[in-house]
Amino acid sequence: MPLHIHDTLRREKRLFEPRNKDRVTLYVCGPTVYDYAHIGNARPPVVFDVLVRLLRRTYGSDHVIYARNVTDVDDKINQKAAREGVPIGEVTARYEAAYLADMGLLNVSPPDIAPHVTDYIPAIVDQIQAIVDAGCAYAAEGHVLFDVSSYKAYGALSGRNLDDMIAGARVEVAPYKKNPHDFVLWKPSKADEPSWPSPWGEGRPGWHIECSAMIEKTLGLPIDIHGGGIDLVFPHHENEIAQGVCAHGHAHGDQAHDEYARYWMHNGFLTVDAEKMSKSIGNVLLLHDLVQAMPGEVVRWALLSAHYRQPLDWNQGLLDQSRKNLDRLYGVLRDAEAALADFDEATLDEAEMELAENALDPVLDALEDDLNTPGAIAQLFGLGNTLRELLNDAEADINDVAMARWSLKEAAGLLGVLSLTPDAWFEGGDPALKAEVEALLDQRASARAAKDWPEADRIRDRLNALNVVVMDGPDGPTWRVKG
Ligand SMILES: Nc1ncnc2c1ncn2[C@@H]1O[C@H](COP(=O)(O)OP(=O)(O)OP(=O)(O)O)[C@@H](O)[C@H]1O
Ligand SMILES: [Zn+2]
Repeated sequence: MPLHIHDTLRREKRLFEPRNKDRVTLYVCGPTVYDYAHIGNARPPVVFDVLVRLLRRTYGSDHVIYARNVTDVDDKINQKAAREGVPIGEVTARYEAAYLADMGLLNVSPPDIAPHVTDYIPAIVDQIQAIVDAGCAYAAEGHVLFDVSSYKAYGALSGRNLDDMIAGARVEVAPYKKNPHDFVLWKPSKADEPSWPSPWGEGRPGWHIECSAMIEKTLGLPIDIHGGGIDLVFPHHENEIAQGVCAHGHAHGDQAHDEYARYWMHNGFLTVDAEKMSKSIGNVLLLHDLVQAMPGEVVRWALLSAHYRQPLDWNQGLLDQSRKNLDRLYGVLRDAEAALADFDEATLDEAEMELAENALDPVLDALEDDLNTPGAIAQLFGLGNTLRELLNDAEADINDVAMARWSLKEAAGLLGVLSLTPDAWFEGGDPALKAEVEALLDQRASARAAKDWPEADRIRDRLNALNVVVMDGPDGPTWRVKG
């Protein structure tokens, strides 16, 4: 089944047809780097990482261009830098580095392009100028504002009607705005705030314009897929479309939004007790803390366990179940590794490789159905079960075992899981556990050397409680978690 995706703009599942199969383009709104990301913020990059893996498999790795921006100009960044008394670049570098390291632990591959706002100010100024020239924006008191009444299809993405919005507006309106929903493209900076020159004075760009300008500059219009969290539909993505379309003088076209992005995908919220995880509510768990405490694959698995458009409730049970599922599949892989120790996968012939490829179809079918990751996970278990049955069958052909292992690992690669060796998973998949076990083994060695048997027994009990089996060998002890 070819890929179908739910398009937020058309409100239906549609066959995905890229504009150019040799250059499939995808843009996802990335982090504002002023603090550690919470686990809700990690949902979009993980979900779209699976989409990119699928696109690369379909169109070829070099034919997919994925851009995820870094917002390094923002009032929250300014506030943080001012509080710490450091330049904004110090704050943004710190949190971007942490973000990328944490994404790495989640097996999120880096995007092909990671545009930073501070590197694209001239492109942003050019796009604002084009919008002004098209009659869709106006300058007032050092600001440049987008005139929402100038864009005929404003509201198409979010399903809002501008007249209703105006009637319902209760926001306090800045005096320089013609219409309460006009939004900022450029704003003046105070003396202590970062600023860049522009035809409208020293200042900085608004948030929405950065994405439309960087999309045009890095990927070119229209892009194939634009993604982000559901909270970005309005106003951020609505405004991006208005800017991108109007910069090219097409404000009056009915279908002009097609000239900006051809498919819109939005992930649902990660929730805690049915409430959005959000800094403003204060119910956040930091991704950075979580990936210190457990293997990134556990977090990734949990994030993919629900369909991306559905809410995902985050709780300890979800994490425990994710770990159990991974333990089970790594357990199968460990046994397969032992069975295939003397087998060279390269000896599988073409017909066998084709069969192994075909076994992936149910996983691909699930992912191609609007990125149905829970369905794909169920099929991954099917592949795990097939391999387990072959391992249990003394009569099984070793080539069949090798094919089944290949299919399981290949399918897992599409989801970005089972990326470790079974040994690394059972011993070191959990950095905190690894540190604790190794410390206990050191203490055990000292206790034994000192013939302190009660202490040695206490340590053994502690290792048991951690569900760890220790194997004493000639090169010292090795250990694994009981599978
Ligand atoms: N609870 C959530 N579940 C899923 N995605 C989320 C959640 N919270 C934020 N996002 C997504 O994370 C990305 C970054 O969002 P944003 O910059 O608004 O983060 P934030 O200001 O830290 O969020 P918040 O104020 O909600 O804590 C966006 O794509 C947004 O849609
Ligand atoms: Zn954006």
